[in-house]
Amino acid sequence: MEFDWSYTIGLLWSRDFWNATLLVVELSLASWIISVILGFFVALSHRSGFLAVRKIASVYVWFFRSLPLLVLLIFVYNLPQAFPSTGSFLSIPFISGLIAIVLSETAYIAEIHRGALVSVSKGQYEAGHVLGLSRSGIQRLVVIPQALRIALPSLANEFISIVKLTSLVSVISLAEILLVGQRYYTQNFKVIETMVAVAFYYVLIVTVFDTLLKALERHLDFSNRLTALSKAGADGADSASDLPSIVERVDSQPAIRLDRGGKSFGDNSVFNNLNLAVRQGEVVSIIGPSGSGKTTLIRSLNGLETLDQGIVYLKEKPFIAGREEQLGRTLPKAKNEMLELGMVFQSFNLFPHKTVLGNVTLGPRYHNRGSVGEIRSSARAILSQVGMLAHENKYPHQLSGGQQQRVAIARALAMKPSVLLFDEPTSALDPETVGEVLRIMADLAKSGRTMIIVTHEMKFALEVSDRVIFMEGGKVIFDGSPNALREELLRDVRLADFVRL
Ligand SMILES: Nc1ncnc2c1ncn2[C@@H]1O[C@H](COP(=O)(O)OP(=O)(O)OP(=O)(O)O)[C@@H](O)[C@H]1O
Repeated sequence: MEFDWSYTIGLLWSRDFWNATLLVVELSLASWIISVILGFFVALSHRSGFLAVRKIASVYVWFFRSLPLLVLLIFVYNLPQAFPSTGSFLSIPFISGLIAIVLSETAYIAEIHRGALVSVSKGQYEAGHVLGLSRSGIQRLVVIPQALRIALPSLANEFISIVKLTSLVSVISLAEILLVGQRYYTQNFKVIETMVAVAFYYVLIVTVFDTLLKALERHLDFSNRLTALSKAGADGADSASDLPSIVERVDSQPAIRLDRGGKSFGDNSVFNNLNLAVRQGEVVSIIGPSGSGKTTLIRSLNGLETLDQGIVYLKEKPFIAGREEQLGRTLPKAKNEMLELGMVFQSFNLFPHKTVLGNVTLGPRYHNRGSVGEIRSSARAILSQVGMLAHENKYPHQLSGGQQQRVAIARALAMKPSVLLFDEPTSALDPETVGEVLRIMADLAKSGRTMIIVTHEMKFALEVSDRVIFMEGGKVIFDGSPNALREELLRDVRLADFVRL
C-alpha cells in the first residue's frame, strides 16, 4: 500500500488536531508551572531544620519517583469509585491528568531545585546575612535568582518530558494528540500516515517551547551580559577619590567587645575565655599563624559563627550571647545592631546576578534607607571613593579580584556601619591587585573608622593599625601598638620569625 501523503498533509489543517495541540500546551504548561512552584517548596523542605519536615519531603520524592505515571493517572481518575465526593472534579480528565502529572513531576523537579540550591555557595547566604537580610529576604533576593538560572536548563528539559508524557493521558480519554490520532486510524487504518501527523504536532510544540525557554535561559544568564561603561565614571577610570573623614576618633567607649568568648568545633577548641575590646575609631589588625582562630574570632563577632560561651557587646549593649549563656535565651533578635557591623570577606561574596551598582544598593534598598534615587546616588559616591564608578554597570565576573574586593568594600560601606570587619581581604588576590585593596583600606583607616582586620599583610598591619594582636593556638600572645610590636620583635625570636618584615 502506498503512503498517502495528501491524507497526512490534510491532517496538518485538522481542527481536531489543533484543538488537541492547544490542550497539550495548556496541560503541559499548567503541570510544569505548578510543579516548578511546588517542587521548590519540597526542595526547601528537604533543607529544613526540622527532621520531620525533611523526612516528609524525602518520602514524597521517593514515592512519587517510584510510581509509573500511567499507574498514577489510572489511580487518580478512578479515585471517585472509592471516594464519590471527589467525582465532581476528578471525573474531568483534564483535572485528574493535571493532578497526576503534577504529583509525579513535583518529585522530579524538587530534585532539580535541590541540586541548584546546593550549588549556591555558603558565602552568598553569609553576604546576605551581614547585610541584615531576613531568611526569606536572602532566598528572594540572593538564592532564588541564582538557583533558578542554574536549574533552568534542567527545568526546560523537564517541560519537554511533560509534553511527551501528556500522551499517556489518552488512557483516561482526554482528547489529546495521540487519542485524536488513534480515533482517526481506527476508522481508516492509515496508521503510519496518521502517526506522522501526530509526530508533527509534538515536534512543533517541543520546538516552539524549546526556542522560547532557550531565549529565557539566555536572558537570565548574567555571565553573558555585556555592559556599557557608565558615562559618569568612564573618565575616572580606576582611580579612587579621597575617602572623607566620617567618624571622629573617640577613644573612650569600646565600639565592640567580646567578653569570655569560647568556641569549639566538635572536640577542637579554637579559643576559650578570650577577651577583645576595640574602641571607637580604632584600627586593630589580628595576625597569627594558620589555624590560630583569627577568622573564627572575627566571624563570631557578627554571628556568622555561633559562640559556645561569652557575650559580644556593641557600644556596651549585649548583642550576641554564646549558646551556653543564660542571657542567650532572653536577648532580642539584634537586627538593627547587625547593620552596625559591615563585613568584607576573603572571597568577596559579591552577588553574581547583580551589577556592581546592584550589589551596593541591595542592602540600603532592602532596609528602605531612602528613595531609589537617593540610594543610587549615595552608592555612586561610594563607588567613586573606591575607584569603581566606571564599572557600575558591570557584573562581578567581568571584574578582576581586586576590583571585586573594592566593590565588596563599597557594599559594606553603603550600609554606613559603625564597625568594619575584614576577614583576610587580600588573601584571594593576585599579588598585583593586593595593593589597590590595601590602599582603599589604608584610606578608610585614616578616615577614623573602627576597623578589625584579620590579615597576613604584616607590613600593612604595622603601618595602618593602632593596635596589632598576635594570636596563636586561640590565645592572644601579643596585643599592643605597632611600635610596641617592633620592640617586642627584637626580644621574641619566634614572633620575629613569624612577622618577618
Ligand atoms: N567550620 C569549621 N568546622 C570545623 N573546624 C573549623 C571550622 N572553621 C574553622 N575550623 C577550625 O578552627 C581552627 C581555627 O580556624 P580559623 O580559620 O579560625 O584559623 P585562622 O587563624 O583564621 O587560619 P587561617 O589564617 O589559615 O585562615 C582550625 O583548626 C580550623 O580547622
